[in-house]
Amino acid sequence: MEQEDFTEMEPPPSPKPSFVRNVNLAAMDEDYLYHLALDTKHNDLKDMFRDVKFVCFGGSPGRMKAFAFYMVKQLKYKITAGQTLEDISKGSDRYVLYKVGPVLSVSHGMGIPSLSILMHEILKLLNHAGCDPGEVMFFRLGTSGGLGLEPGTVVISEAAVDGLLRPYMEVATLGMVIQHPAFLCPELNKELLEVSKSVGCQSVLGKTMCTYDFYEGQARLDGAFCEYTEEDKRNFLKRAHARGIANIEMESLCFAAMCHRTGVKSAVLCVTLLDRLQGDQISTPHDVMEEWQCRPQRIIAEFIRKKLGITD
Ligand SMILES: O=P(O)(O)O[C@@H]1C[C@H](O)[C@@H](CO)O1
Ligand SMILES: O=c1cc[nH]c(=O)[nH]1
Repeated sequence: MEQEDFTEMEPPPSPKPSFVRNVNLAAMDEDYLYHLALDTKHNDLKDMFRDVKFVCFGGSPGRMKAFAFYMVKQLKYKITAGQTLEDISKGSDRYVLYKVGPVLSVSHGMGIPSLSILMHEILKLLNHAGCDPGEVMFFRLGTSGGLGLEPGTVVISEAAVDGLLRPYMEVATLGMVIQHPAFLCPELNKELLEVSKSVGCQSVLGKTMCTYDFYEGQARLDGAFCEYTEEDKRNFLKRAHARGIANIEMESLCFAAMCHRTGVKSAVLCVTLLDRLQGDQISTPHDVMEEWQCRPQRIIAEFIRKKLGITD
């Protein structure tokens, strides 16, 4: 039977921005953001984070540390003598968190469960800090496998879909399955596409398939297990491609769905490390891949500089 086509579903309207929607939070005297090693009792979160305007997420701790140092240069940010840029969450050993003026750079690990924990805690952190949810933007700067794109191309996600090509994230809560739409902001995406041209990064708009696994979830033939043929794989990826899927990764569904629930403006920019219509293994030399991984960062850095009115 032909699978139902969900990819043209109309985005539901975004709610009025709010970092949290949980009546229980107001009744709590203290809040421990356990995985960030921060809490409302011992840390003055307002003093530390009230000026945050841009929150940039990415999987790897090293990449997000490098992005923080890159932003120091891009924003001409002055580090006071004797100070260094420190991982604010170093007490947790789960995620890294750096702050460069109004920019947070935070790692989320691999996959939806890891990202989801971080999102809850970052959203609560910004709420405790008294940031204005209408003024803050979230970006995921990641890597992905492309479909029919030259490797190194940056995909700006129009929406995220799951492995069944459905544009919502399903969460099992209290024994029920709740569906959260995973659409992103078309106006912001248009602006980002323009910025990507201005910094000379090849970028496209497209839908992003988000899976729960790198191997079988992404129709690879080279995992420890594989119970389908090369033809099955090709047919699946071609069908996804024909429905507007430009790339495949592992976090966009949760990122887009949680941002959509808050009404906070957000975007997902992932560079493609290979063309999945051509193969499965990622064998590009490390230095080339390093340069590719910087592309989403360059676009967002320029976007932030523009928003802050920084010119050289
Ligand atoms: O942010 P990154 O580049 O870590 O995201 C993608 C999706 C998975 O987490 C990981 C798989 O290699 O890369
Ligand atoms: O193919 C790829 C490459 C990076 N990240 C993924 O999730 N898949």
